[in-house]
Amino acid sequence: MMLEARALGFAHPEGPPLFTDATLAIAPGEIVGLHGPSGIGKSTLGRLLSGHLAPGWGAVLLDGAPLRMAGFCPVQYLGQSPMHMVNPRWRVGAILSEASAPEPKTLAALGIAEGWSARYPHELSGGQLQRVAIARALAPGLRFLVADEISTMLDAITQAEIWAFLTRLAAERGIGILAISHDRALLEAVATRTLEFREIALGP
Ligand SMILES: Nc1ncnc2c1ncn2[C@@H]1O[C@H](COP(=O)(O)OP(=O)(O)OP(=O)(O)O)[C@@H](O)[C@H]1O
Repeated sequence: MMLEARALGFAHPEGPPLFTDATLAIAPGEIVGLHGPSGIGKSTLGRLLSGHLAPGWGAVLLDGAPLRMAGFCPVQYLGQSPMHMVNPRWRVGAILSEASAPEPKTLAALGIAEGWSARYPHELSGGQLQRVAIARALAPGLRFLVADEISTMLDAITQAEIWAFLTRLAAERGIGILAISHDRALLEAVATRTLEFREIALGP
């Protein structure tokens, strides 16, 4: 029962391969850190693992089978800017219910207030909207989360609250998490093990 990248490679159209042979496996309940310099391909790998991009080479396997491309993806991607991940014309209530109605205890744990439902995304702070994006990803079919620099833009208290929530989610629901960050201290604090991008993939 794993999320696996098997010899994954990716190139932009007509460009050279950004990386090849990326290999990693994440077990349920594990928080795996992924560290590496800017521009090396960490976000691209995260998007491949969550089905946002199609592999150029190799495969993404969930429990040994290719990722399902229709319906709610069991691997959800969270990025640095939640504004880019939501429809700016939808109210927060509709965004939260996109995949399924959120559980009241999830909303409470993330500090999401009822009054936010009638607002538009730009009427929340970055940290508030990031918590909405996390709640939306927590639909019943969720198995793995790719958390790509999700707390980089946030103040230290919000960052700590979000990671406390995700750590509990991993432990209690067995959700596996790939935590992508250039911040070694953060990864040391939250991850069960940390991988260097250069050690799991071949560069150009
Ligand atoms: N359409 C494109 N054509 C060519 N190159 C691109 C395109 N889009 C992105 N890139 C390049 O792909 C590389 C990998 O980007 P990616 O976002 O995966 O890196 P990253 O390791 O996540 O970086 P950061 O830590 O800065 O977010 C970058 O060098 C970027 O400039």
